[in-house]
Formats: sequence, structure tokens, C-alpha cells
Amino acid sequence: MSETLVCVADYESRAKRVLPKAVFDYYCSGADEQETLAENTAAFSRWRLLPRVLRDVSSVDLSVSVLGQPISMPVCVGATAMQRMAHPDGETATAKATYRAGIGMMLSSWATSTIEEVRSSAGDGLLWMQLYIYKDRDLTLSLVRRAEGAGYKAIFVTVDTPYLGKRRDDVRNRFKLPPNLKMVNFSSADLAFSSAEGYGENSGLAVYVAQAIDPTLCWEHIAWLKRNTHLPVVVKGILRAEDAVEAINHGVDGILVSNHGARQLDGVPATLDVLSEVVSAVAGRCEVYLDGGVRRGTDVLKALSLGARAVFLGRPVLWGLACQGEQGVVDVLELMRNELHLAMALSGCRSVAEINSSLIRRPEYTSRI
Ligand SMILES: Cc1cc2nc3c(=O)[nH]c(=O)nc-3n(C[C@H](O)[C@H](O)[C@H](O)COP(=O)(O)O)c2cc1C
Ligand SMILES: CCCCCCC(=O)C(=O)O
Repeated sequence: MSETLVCVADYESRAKRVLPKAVFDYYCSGADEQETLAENTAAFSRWRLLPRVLRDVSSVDLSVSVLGQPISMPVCVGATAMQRMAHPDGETATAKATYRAGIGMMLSSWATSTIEEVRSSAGDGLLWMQLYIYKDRDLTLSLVRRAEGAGYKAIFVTVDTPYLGKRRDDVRNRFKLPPNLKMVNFSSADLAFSSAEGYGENSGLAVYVAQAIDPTLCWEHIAWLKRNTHLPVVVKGILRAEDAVEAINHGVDGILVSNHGARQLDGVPATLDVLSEVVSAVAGRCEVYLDGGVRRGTDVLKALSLGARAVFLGRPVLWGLACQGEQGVVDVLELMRNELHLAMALSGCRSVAEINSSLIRRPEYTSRI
């Protein structure tokens, strides 16, 4: 009898059994002691929901928009690199799944499928391009041009990776891409990070990042990017109110509160714990999203209650992909949709617009009610 997978944790357990160890470790790991990795999920459990009752929840509408684009629920797919390690169809399977789910997908600069292949797999579905700013600015802009040409709807520029965080398992495993795969959006062999040897004691990724990614980046490069694309620009990797204000002052169109799935600086707070500060500082001047540790429908409801417009999933999508390719991703997304639908109904929310901060309490306050 085939095993029934009823929650994201079940998909993770199965993915761990089917993936090669080094691949699972790369996908799963956080940085260093993985304190922030534990925090990202634990933070959701520190908040309690305070439902409203008797509100006729026979119909619940999950739809919302991101940067003016309609989506069927406030849950989208975040950028995760090298998805063909999880399944031979990689990012193209994820694109088909997000199209079927009616949500957006953010494609990693480090994809193992091309920008154009992913476009043609996604029908007329919503795609965004995640961008790393390379030392080679022409190369960086060539990715932007290709995304524009293929009809991607925004650039998510990642700002938390001047260097790669230390993921201990990747160092132990001497992690590198399997020889049959490469980062196909780069034509130069050096920048395509295939299975080249010679990384010494480090993970192959860390060496690659130190060679190719520009650690001199500062705010003026965000303004530079804005000047060089007609697409909306979202900064991915904000954790502080001051940085959110800087981002707005440099013209961004959206802010993604993210700690890179706890893979960069260990010891930073859970994204949920800093969301309210960022939302307050932004004061409605642009959309604010969150990723990191979202695993359940109630997590989505909590993030939206604290002011996120939508959330992004990282690892859960990789687990679905590893379990059953496109269908596995569809199943994970439908699981999240069903859980969110139930959480909203049981909280008395008939639409996303009815979700607000009155729904959520820290336990110390709940106990007084
Ligand atoms: C295996 C893996 C690869 C990732 N690759 C990228 C990437 O290429 N670009 C990027 O901006 N973020 C990348 N991220 C970070 C995710 O976009 C996202 O911030 C994070 O995974 C969200 O946390 P979650 O996995 O707990 O849902 C990656 C995360 C993981 C787990
Ligand atoms: C400039 C850092 C690139 C890391 C790419 C993959 C990634 O984001 C991750 O492994 O995490």
C-alpha cells in the first residue's frame, strides 16, 4: 500500500529516503549550528490564533495579488537552486505545478533549467526572476534582459549573500553538482559551476560564490538595478526596519523578509519575529512578503496576520519535487491551500482582506483573555 503523505513533514521524510545524502543535506541544511533554522519554524508556534465565530464561512476566498498580478492563494514558490538534483524535470516541473496551482514561481539565477525553458513550461503563469549581482555586470544584466524578454514579471534581487554561509554538511560532503547537471543560464564553463574538482577543503559552492559574486554591493547597486530594468524590483533578504526604509528610499517595489532559509548568518531571528517591525517601518509604501519556515496553513495565516501580503515556500517544494516531480509539487501546494482554507474558515476569515492583527496573540497575552 502506498504511504499517505498528510503534511509537509511527511514529504520531507520521504524526500530524505529517496534523495542521495549529499543532495538532501544541501537542500535541508542551515548555516553553522542551525540555530536560526530551528527558530524559523519554532517562531510560528510561539503565536496563537484567536478565531472569530459565527461568521458564515461556507465560502472562503484565498485569492490575492502580488505586484498587481492575481494569484489563487497568498502562497508562492521561492527561489531554490539546482532543482534537477531533486527530479530530472527540475524547475520545469515546478513551473508546471505553479501554473496548475495558479500561483507565482520565483526562478533561481542558479537554476538547472533555462529562463526560457521555464517560461515555456509555465503556460501564461506568473514567473519572477531571482537575481544575484555578479562581479560581471554585463552577465548580470543579460539575465535581467532574458527575464524581461521571456515575460517574467519582477526581479527579486537577493541581498543577503555577499559570501556563502557555512553549511557544515556541504563542507563534509564536498558538495558539488552531479556531473550531468550545470547552471544552464551561464554559458561560460567557469560560471556554470559544474562538477569541477579542486575545491580543497571547502564546499564547491562556497568557492564558486567567492569567485563570482560581488561582495562590494551596497544600496547604490539597487538604484543601478532599478535604472536598468523596467520590471518591478523586490529586495530579498531584509530583516531590519532601517534596511526596509533604505530599500524604499532606493526605489524598490517590494520587500521580502527573509533570512535565506537560515542558510546565511546563523543566529539571526526567525523571519516571523521581525516581520511586524518591517511592516511598521514600511507603512504601506510597498508590499512586504515573508519566507522561512512556512510549513502549515496556520503558518501562512499567522504571517498574513502580522502584515505579510504573501509567503514563499523554499524547501517544501523541493520535497514535493523529490517525491513525485510535478505532481509532488502540485500535491504540496494543494496541501498548503487546503490547510490555509481550513485555518481561515476556522478563524472566521472569508477572504484574505479579513485577516488582520486581531487574529494573533503571543501566549503571554492570550492567557489574560
Ligand atoms: C536548497 C536551497 C536553495 C536555495 N537557493 C536560493 C537561490 O538560488 N537564490 C535565493 O535567493 N535564495 C535561495 N534559497 C533561499 C530561499 O529562496 C528561501 O529564502 C528559503 O528557502 C525559505 O525558507 P524555507 O526553505 O524554510 O521555506 C535557497 C534555499 C534552499 C533551501
Ligand atoms: C551567492 C550565493 C549563491 C547561493 C546559491 C544557492 C543558494 O542560495 C543556497 O544554497 O542557499
